Amino acid sequence: MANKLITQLGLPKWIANIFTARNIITAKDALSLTEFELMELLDVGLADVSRAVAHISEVVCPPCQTVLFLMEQRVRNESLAGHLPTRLKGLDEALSGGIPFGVLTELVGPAGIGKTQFCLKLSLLASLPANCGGLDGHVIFIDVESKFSSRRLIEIGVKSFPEIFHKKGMAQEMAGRILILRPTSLSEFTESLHQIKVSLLQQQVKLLIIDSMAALVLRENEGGYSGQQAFGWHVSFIKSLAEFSRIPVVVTNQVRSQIGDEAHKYSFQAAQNHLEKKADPATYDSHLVAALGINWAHAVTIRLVLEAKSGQRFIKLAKSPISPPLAFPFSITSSGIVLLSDDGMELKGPEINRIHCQGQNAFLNFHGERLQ
Ligand SMILES: Nc1ncnc2c1ncn2[C@@H]1O[C@H](COP(=O)(O)OP(=O)(O)OP(=O)(O)O)[C@@H](O)[C@H]1O
Repeated sequence: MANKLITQLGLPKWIANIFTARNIITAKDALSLTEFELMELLDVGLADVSRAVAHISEVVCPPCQTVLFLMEQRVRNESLAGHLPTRLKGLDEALSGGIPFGVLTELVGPAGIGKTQFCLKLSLLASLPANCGGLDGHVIFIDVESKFSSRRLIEIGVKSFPEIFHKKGMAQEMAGRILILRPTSLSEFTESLHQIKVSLLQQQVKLLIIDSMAALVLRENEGGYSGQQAFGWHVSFIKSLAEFSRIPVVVTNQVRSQIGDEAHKYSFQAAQNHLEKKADPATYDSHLVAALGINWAHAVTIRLVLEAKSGQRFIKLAKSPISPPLAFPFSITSSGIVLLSDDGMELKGPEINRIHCQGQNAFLNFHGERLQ
């Protein structure tokens, strides 16, 4: 609005010409000066300057909106944008339908907890035909750690949607809709993102998955390069990809232990952690934090924490603009992730963001063989 040309604002021609002659080209140029500065610059009386400023302000000022209008607009956008249902009933209800379009959803948790399994299921759901509840679209899966397993994807498909996957050629068709990219460095990843932007415009891409973002940044850090800093650009770019394409973007993040130095950076946490450690050494795993830093944490709209507590896996809805923090117990079966209860347990206080990894080895050893 502020960049509108003075000549296009409907001012009387004589004063619009004076503005232009004095190099005041846009509404912003005019409104950045006081009335007295304008009088001096334009050599025009106060009454004319005031009238012109009032007129420019009126034209460029965004119209007033009522709360009702904003609410209706949001409902309209929601129906245009929508959600990708996870088919995990309790979670979908808490998320008003599933993984929202147009924003970043983060899956964070320790190694082997099930982040990739979750991503595989989402990929299937996005590629399923619409009459089977899918999005009937293509998926771009950025597989940083080469963990994508087409065998496991088909296994989840056959077990979860036998009626579709037993049709001849269907498994191939579904798998053919999922494009795998494997960047080996942050610069290759940057290149992939630019290509993706074009694909999002040209193709029927309905889901973008990055598994895992943390692995990329950690890899760069290994090379002695400050990946965290360079990564700022990527955060903004991925967020803007989600916004402009209005598709769900799901990004996995790993965990690391919060080491002493860093704990001092956030003294309130350090004090709290210290007390907890003294009180109960078994809660050591509560020092796990998301591997990607605070900038990333602010960029995500939905955060799902996958964790293990006393040998039981939980999926926690730790950040959402529409739901209170909830935890659902889950397990991983041949058909992928399943909730053991659709009634989320409400979380309070520090428990919301804590990442547990207690007794995870028990089920890792039991099932932990990774399929390629
Ligand atoms: N066919 C299967 N049946 C049951 N469980 C399985 C099957 N395949 C994998 N799993 C479970 O999935 C877990 C691995 O999950 P996944 O690869 O998603 O972990 P992740 O969170 O992505 O880990 P990382 O951070 O290392 O990438 C295994 O530990 C196992 O428990």
